Amino acid sequence: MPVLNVRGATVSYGGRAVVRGVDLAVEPGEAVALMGANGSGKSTLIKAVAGLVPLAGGSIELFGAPQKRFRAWQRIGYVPQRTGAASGVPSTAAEVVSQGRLAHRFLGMPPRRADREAVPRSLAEVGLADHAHCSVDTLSGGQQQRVLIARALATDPDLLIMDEPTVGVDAETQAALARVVSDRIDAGCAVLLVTHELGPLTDRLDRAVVLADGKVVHDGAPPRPVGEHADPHHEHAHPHANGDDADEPFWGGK
Ligand SMILES: Nc1ncnc2c1ncn2[C@@H]1O[C@H](COP(=O)(O)OP(=O)(O)OP(=O)(O)O)[C@@H](O)[C@H]1O
Repeated sequence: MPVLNVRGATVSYGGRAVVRGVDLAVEPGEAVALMGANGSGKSTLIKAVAGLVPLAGGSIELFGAPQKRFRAWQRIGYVPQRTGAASGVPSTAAEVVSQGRLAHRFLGMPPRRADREAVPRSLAEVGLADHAHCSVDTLSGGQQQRVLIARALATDPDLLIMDEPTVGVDAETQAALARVVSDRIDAGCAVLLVTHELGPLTDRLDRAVVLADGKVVHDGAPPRPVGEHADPHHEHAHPHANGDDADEPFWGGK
């Protein structure tokens, strides 16, 4: 049974369909890249999977349950496209990461030991153990992105959905993140990764699904990196990156 099964999904904004009849299945433990040009509908599709935008047509099943009846949201870790982790309300990195445990907790109950332990462990995984008590609005853009990744890891998900998680993150830190995600794949977690480039996770990807103008135009072997992009140290200006927030190159995680 797939952990995610999208059938004929259509999503419209103001009457304009930007995701048009997409089929996408992810099996347990499978790692799938979702690729395509800017505006091809990648983020919109995974927002629909996360229940953040409604479907205009088609269906989504999560772990075998129709999305409307699905309740086990703690099984899904979601890293949204870069917006910064700072919400305007001052929160520490640990507070943001602890949000990742909310779906595990019974309403009104204090955090249990597993909830408390997940927070420092996840911050350590992304190399921010020393920043737990820093207000996120004092962190760099790349560090804020890592806080969002830690929040998703803290859920101990069976499906990790990440929307361009390493934009604005330097190459060495990207490699460290790839190791963290690889460990989760080894442990049986499925991954759906929106990306423009196959970076250090390339070898772990089972499939790539490519969207063009809201439709699937490829579902199969990941494309091999070619030319300059094959060089992990190539200079690259990404449309979402501000260019000012490459992090310190050392990742203190495992
Ligand atoms: N909230 C919104 N309201 C109206 N239109 C939107 C909204 N969000 C996205 N769109 C439009 O939907 C289309 C698909 O956008 P989407 O963000 O899903 O693409 P994407 O493939 O993720 O692009 P990118 O690679 O730039 O992140 C684009 O034309 C975009 O302008």
